[in-house]
Amino acid sequence: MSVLSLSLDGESVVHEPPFSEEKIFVSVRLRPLSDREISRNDVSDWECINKNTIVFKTSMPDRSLFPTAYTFDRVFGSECSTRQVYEEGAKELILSVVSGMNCSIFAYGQTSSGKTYTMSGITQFAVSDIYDYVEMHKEREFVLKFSAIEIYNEAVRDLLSPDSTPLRLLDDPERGTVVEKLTEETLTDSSHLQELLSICEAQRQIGETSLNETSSRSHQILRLTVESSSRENLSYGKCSTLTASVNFVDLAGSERASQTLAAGARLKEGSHINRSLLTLGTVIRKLSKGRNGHVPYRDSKLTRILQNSLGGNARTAIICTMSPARSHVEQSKNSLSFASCAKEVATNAQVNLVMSDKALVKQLQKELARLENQLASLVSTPAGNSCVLLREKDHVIAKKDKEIKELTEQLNAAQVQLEELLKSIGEERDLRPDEYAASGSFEVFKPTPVHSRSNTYGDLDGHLSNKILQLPEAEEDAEDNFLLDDSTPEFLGPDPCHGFEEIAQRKNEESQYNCEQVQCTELEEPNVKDMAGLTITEEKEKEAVRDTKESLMRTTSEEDEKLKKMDTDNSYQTLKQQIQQLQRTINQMGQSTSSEEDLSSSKGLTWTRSKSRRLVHMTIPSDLWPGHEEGNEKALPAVTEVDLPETSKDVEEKLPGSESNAEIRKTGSEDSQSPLNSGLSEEIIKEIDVGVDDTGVPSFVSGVTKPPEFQSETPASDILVPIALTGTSDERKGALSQERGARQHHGDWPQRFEKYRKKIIELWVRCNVPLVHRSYFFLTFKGDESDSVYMEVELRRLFFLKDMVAKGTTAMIDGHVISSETSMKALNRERQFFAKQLQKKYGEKEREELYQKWNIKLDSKQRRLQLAFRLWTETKDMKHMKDSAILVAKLVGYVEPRHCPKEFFGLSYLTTSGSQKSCSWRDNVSSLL
Ligand SMILES: Nc1ncnc2c1ncn2[C@@H]1O[C@H](COP(=O)(O)OP(=O)(O)OP(=O)(O)O)[C@@H](O)[C@H]1O
Repeated sequence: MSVLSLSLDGESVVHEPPFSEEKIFVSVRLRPLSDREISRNDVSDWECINKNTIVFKTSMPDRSLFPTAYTFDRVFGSECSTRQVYEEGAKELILSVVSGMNCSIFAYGQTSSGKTYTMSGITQFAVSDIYDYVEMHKEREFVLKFSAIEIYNEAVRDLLSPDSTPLRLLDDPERGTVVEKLTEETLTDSSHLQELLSICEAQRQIGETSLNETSSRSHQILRLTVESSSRENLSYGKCSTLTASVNFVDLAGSERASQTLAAGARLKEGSHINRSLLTLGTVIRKLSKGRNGHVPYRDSKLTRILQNSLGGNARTAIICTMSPARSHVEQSKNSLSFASCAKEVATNAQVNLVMSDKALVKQLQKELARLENQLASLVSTPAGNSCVLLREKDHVIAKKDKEIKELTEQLNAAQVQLEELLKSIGEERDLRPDEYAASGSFEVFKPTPVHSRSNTYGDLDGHLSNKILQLPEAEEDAEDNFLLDDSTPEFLGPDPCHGFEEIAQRKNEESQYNCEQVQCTELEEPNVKDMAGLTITEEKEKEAVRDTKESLMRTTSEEDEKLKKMDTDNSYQTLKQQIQQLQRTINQMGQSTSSEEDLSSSKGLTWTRSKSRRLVHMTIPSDLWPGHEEGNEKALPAVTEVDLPETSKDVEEKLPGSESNAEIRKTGSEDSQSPLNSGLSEEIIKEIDVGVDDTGVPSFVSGVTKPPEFQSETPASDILVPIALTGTSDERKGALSQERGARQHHGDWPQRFEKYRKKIIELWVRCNVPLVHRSYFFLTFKGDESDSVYMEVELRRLFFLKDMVAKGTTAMIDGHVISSETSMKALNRERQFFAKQLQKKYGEKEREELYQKWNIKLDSKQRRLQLAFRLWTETKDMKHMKDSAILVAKLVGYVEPRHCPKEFFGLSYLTTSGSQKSCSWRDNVSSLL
């Protein structure tokens, strides 16, 4: 790396890449004993044993402790000529000046040790060689300049000037300290230099003579500056010049001032002389230890002027001259010590290139281009790598973006599918709540496709329901542990009132729709012989057996999953088709019943047709009802009550044109009487009147094995009594008042209602009717005369069930076989579920209070199971159906209304039947359907 410095004359000096650090070349020259020394019988104690080592030889015992051997770059014995000293210790270094490097050669030693003798010869040889070099290098143009100074008493004197006025030292930024107004002679040839040297010698001799006859007290510095310019100058241009100086330094004697024994002016002289020498020694010593710290160059004129030669931009050599005389041994050893220290000093010489402005511009342009290329190279490599990396990163980012986009699309698609699936499931659950109900007792509301086992009580193990509702899995035979747990869990559920109205309305809509489905299926079976839409034939019984087997086989979880998946996937379309089919069936029903108009109207029925038809329907879970022993509980299918929508105007227009706008559609061939006025009703009433004992258990249940005659004689179509009620309570009351007129032996309805209800409860227990159905019915019908028909229908069905159980026949509902075992299990699960929920949600103390409040005896399973009935019975005092529903739900374990099956909500609404809210609800349901 080049270093540019500007000179005062406008030229620029460029320092080319330096040499590596170079130690001062130190050599020792041992002169021979002088004649004077010999005359004093002085002896030589020093011997140069080789080119590098000088040893002290002495027999003096007090000198034995001194070092005896000194090694330097070169040692010259007394036999060595000055030429040899030059050649081997100075030439190569001095000739560096022609290459643009500064160089200095010092002669250091005590007085009369041969400094001047040696330096004079070296200077001559060097000048000669330099000129020889110049002569040998004609391609270059050399300019040699010569100057000479003397430093005496720290005063600088120009030896080429007759003026002895001390010269000042100036600090030049390029060349360092320079001597102001120093004469610098340009040499014309070697003889010119010889002439100048003679002048300098003369000047010095003059000074020395005036000061000291025997010893030089001054420091002499001869400087030869060599400027060379390449004539072709291939490297730096024509105007570039190498410039360097070589200093020939003949130092004053190094002996101490004290040794001079001087005083006064001589002492001052010695001090000044030694000041420069001492400073030189200090500088050398410091430099020998490295460049750290302050180097006191400026403490003396000598060191200041020769600063570059002492550890700077110069090649330096020191020739220590020494006298071999024993009398000078101390000074000799001091000189050797100095020399030893000096050889540790390193310098850093550089080629000094002086350039003109033009050359400098060219050089700078060249250097700039080189640096730009280097920079471009440096930048291009990482930049190229960066570009590659950036492209790779961009590629990765683009790839990731694409993946994110794809994943986002997949996520969106999955979300859509999930929503659709949830919607589908929700629709299916809404449309087929029995599959998702917590209890199998709710299955009766399911619009079941053929062979769908979920319509049977065997589905009451209902893992699907449990999954959805997160209900505990009830164990079949956990009855013994019923409510025996001492734990007192707390109710921590959310506000059960939240979202109640909406859920309730939706649930009732579902109920209505599901009942339509059941009704539809029943009407499609023309040869029914049961009273509740059952079709029981020999062929059907065989089929039922097969279906039972199939149903049992399908109880495996794997099959369940498949079926549920299929159901889930096809539920919507299936149900949609079923709805359409239902509508068609309803229309057909309307048409078929038109022919019976006269029959119905002839019976004096005053039922009015409203926008909705109320249908009471009961499906029977099984025809395998085992005996009637106490405790042998069998499940009984539930009863649904729905509001059917108006079929269509066309259908209504085709209805009988009687004044009555209501009808009782009765497809039986025997009676076309109203339910309350039919023979069946009479039979039932008789049974009730006779059978009910004080305990509330009808005697015929336990004593009469023969089922009522109506069950075996009356076709199922007769038993199935779809009843259309008016949409308003006034219409219903009007119709019922006419009905009451026709019912001569049922004038005291409240009393009979109680009897009916007791009988129904008894039959519920006997037939193991699901609890929900019991509660539903119990809460729905509370003694209103308009409910009489429903009471009778319920009794008909219960008698039928009891009869079927006694016969041991197979019951089939909607094409599905119902087994008693599965029904019984369903009932047990229902009980356990209610019990666990009740136990879980209520603390023991709270349960006890509830039991006491509702007179629930825990020693009876049946009584415990009456808990819900009692509660619902009492809810009639509640003004708000929501509170009623919530209380019911809590009691039976459904803490959150959203977990309540639709029955609870339906019950709640029905308990407020006739209220404005109830009517609104029904209207809403009708509008939705
Ligand atoms: N190597 C040598 N061979 C023969 N004579 C020498 C040699 N060195 C020095 N002399 C002689 O010794 C004398 C003193 O030498 P010189 O003057 O060079 O000493 P100096 O160190 O320069 O003394 P000063 O410090 O007083 O100048 C001279 O007469 C010189 O000729």
